[in-house]
Amino acid sequence: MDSNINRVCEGFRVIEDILRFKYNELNLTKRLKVSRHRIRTSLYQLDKTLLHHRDVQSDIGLIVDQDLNLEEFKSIESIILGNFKRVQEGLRTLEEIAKSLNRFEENTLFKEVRYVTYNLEREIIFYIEEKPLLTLPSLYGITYLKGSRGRSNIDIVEEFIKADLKLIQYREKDLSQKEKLKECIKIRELTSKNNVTFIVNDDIDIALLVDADGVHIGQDDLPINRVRKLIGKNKIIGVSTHSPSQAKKAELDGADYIGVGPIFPTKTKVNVCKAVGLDYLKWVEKNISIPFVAIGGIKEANIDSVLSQGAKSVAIVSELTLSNDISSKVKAVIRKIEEKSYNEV
Ligand SMILES: Cc1ncc(COP(=O)(O)OP(=O)(O)O)c(N)n1
Ligand SMILES: Cc1nc(C(=O)O)sc1CCOP(=O)(O)O
Ligand SMILES: [Mg+2]
Repeated sequence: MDSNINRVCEGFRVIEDILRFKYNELNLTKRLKVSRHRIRTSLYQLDKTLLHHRDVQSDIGLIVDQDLNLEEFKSIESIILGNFKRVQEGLRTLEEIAKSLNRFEENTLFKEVRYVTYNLEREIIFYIEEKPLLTLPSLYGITYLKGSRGRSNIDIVEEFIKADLKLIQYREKDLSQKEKLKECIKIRELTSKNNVTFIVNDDIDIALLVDADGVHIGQDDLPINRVRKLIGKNKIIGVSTHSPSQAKKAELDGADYIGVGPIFPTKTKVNVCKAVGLDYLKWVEKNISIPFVAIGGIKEANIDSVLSQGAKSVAIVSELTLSNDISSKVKAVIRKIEEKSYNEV
């Protein structure tokens, strides 16, 4: 009984932590917690006597658990389903044991909680499924007023859209909040009309006000779980990363994609760390399963080396915004990226 109570509570705990930390979903987290507490507290007195009988070393289940192949648990969904199975099987066993001991109150409680878990399982899987994995386009466009040869951010966004860019980030370091809001309202209108994804850099409040598709945050901005709380699960959160540990953390914390850079030296971003080079990009390609975009010092002339390290999406800032013919530049770069992926097939 002791090991089954632990099994059930541990299973609940894993699912609770995923919903709490990855999805920031309070309601489902609370309901799981209530069920877990019901199991723990109802048997509190019994629990103490159970502890005296705990004998981990001679438990054959230990060997079985060690044989569990963690590689099998590939997706969040399978981790959740696996833990619900663990909870439900544990509860079923507890029901039988309680019945054989004539503990009818506990028997009813275990049965009740087991039925609660069937509904929770369904709700949680629906909740998670609602969010499709993001696909980043091959070329990721970013505004850069200072490097736009006198053209406004709106002019640049119009050029980007004309050139068929499918994702645009508004990144503006010099205008006031009021001016940025005004531009973002206009950009939302243009991007919505043309089916273009719109991401706002830094300003979560502006992203919310204009109903942008998402935000891009840096390492010194608000933590991902707080941003998720503000913008909700259906919006995109992109996070800048400059090292393997930052990339792993962003993935675990629930980022929808990461920026990987600066690949090469860049003058566009002040106070950026030293170029991380292509090795970090290769590491991300091998070890990270959310989408990523390579950024920093990338140009049409050096893009081949970036693509050959596995990048499927590339952000080019100054070379696009400084171009006199943005449309031709965008098209030439997209052609290069698509040729590369075509040759790989
Ligand atoms: C796609 C992408 N990657 C990285 C960054 C850099 O963001 P951040 O670290 O927040 O720095 P600033 O852009 O705010 O200077 C980005 N904007 N986009
Ligand atoms: C905005 C930004 N973020 C970076 C990062 O590494 O996080 S590098 C960068 C600037 C990229 O501009 P360009 O294409 O002009 O070099
Ligand atoms: Mg930023």
